Amino acid sequence: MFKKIFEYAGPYKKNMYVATVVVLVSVLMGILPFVLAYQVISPLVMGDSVETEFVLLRVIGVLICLVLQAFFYGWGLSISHKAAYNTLFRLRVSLQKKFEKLPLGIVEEKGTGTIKKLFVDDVDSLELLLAHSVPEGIANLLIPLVIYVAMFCADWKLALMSLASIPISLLSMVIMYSVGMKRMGPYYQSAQKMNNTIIEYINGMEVVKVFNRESESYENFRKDVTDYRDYTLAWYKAAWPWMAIYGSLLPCTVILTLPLGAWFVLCGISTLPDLILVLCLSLSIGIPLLKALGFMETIPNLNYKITALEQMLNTAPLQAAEDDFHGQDFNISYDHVSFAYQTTQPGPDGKPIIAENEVLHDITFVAQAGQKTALVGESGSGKSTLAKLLIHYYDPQKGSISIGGQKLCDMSLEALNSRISYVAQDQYLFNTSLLENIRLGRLDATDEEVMQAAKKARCMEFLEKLPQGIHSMAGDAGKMLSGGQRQRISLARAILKDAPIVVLDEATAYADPENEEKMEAAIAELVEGKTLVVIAHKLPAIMNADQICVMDHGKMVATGKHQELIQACPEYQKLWKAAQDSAEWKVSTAKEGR
Ligand SMILES: Nc1ncnc2c1ncn2[C@@H]1O[C@H](COP(=O)(O)OP(=O)(O)OP(=O)(O)O)[C@@H](O)[C@H]1O
Repeated sequence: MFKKIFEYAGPYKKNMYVATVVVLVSVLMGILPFVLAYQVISPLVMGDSVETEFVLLRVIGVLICLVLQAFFYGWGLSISHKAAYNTLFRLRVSLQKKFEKLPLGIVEEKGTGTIKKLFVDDVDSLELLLAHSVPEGIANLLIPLVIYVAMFCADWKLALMSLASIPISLLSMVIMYSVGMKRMGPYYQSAQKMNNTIIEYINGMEVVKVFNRESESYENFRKDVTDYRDYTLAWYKAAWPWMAIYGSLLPCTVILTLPLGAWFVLCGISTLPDLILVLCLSLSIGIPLLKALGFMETIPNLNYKITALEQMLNTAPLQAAEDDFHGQDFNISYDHVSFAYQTTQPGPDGKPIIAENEVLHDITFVAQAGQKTALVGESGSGKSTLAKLLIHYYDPQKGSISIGGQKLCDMSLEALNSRISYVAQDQYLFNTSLLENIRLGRLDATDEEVMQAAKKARCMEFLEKLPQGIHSMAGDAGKMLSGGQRQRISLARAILKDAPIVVLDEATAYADPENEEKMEAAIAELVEGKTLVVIAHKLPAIMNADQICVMDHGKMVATGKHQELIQACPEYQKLWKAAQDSAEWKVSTAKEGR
């Protein structure tokens, strides 16, 4: 289970071994006082005389042992912490490298909360394993084993008695472990959900307040926080009785040795010095045993976190070559493409398992270079997913997508990105000036070229009204810009980029009429002479498309021009009728409102 994590220790594995040996010496120092005590008690009990100097030397010996125990313990832990934090560092770097190569869609799906939890909390929790469980667990387990061997050599019958509490303790620990593992999945998922919800709650506060959705948003927040509390308590409730049994039984190594041993001595089966030795040694191993097995309590939790980390580290990277684009043209071909989203759920043993949900089934079509191809279909039919595959957000599980005859997986992401402009509804503005935000379209563009792009995207009218114009910071300006205006900034970015392929994902879906008109004008500038793939809910806007592809439940049911589809495709007829009904409804409500 922990093998992979130890691989990340690299050169620091050596430190871990040294730390274990040093902690071992510290545990030994904790045992020695009991042996010294035995040396004093044994002659006293046997009625022999003991010299003061003999006792004083043992007392000094006990003090030295205690000092050395603390010293070696501190030293061992400082070595193990160095190894642990360097391993965590190496693990985080590997995770970051992994994330760089992951399909962007998967990163987005995970959500900020989950990613933060993975990078910060889950990795941090391994500190317990590496800095404590390994050196302390091993040392505290090894020394009692050696002591038991010594006890067996002294008197095997008495040694067996001192082992009596261990089987019941171990059994309750195994039960605790198995019930804990079953509840670990839901507990872990609820923690992830709570993290995501808290981040969403904070990020969405503005929208929530504007739309007066505070109570609903708070309810979601409250539900996830409550779920987390309930799952945590459920885990403790199930595991706690077993923890209590083994925690109290395990150190009771003298529970049988004392009464039965005394009886054995009276019957002449064992000798008194042997009984005293076994009693002293049994007392000495109680604490190390409890410490060693105490680390076992953390295993279900660690096991789940390590599985989640390993799943992330084992996630297949995006299939992309280093090659440049060398397609013959900008024809886009989908060739028998099927795609499934992956979701993580807790399995029957509590460990996370990955479930797949196929949302695109065997899609084949060609978007001709220089033409306008529209994807239409009901909500959830798979239009956006189809577009996201084209910008290589994900790899399809079956089939392939190519541009000009070159498969996406045979070109680098840079090569693809410089040939596609993707404009979605919610474009991100970085907290730098609006000028720099537009310049992201082409980093070597001059200020003049940026201004030209802003003009073409009909941005100047609102940019001029900002206190510092196009030099205003997006963070400050973002609050002053409407959604449509922010989107025109992203259209300016795409115009500047001037990529030969443009993908518009419902760019004007929620724009108000005034903004929509300006956005249409900006889009017209952007798409002129380009290969255009457009996803639209508003069917009249794509009536003139060269090709309309109709999606239904993840399948492409028809392709053709508007007139052909309106006659032959029932799914398209349904969409068209719905579009007309909605237009009529808008006209009638507008009339009523007059
Ligand atoms: N990140 C995701 N994880 C899991 N399932 C997803 C994810 N994104 C979309 N889906 C599912 O995939 C299916 C297709 O979704 P998609 O967004 O591609 O449809 P769409 O036609 O673009 O819908 P809309 O018009 O409402 O935007 C839906 O069933 C949706 O629930």
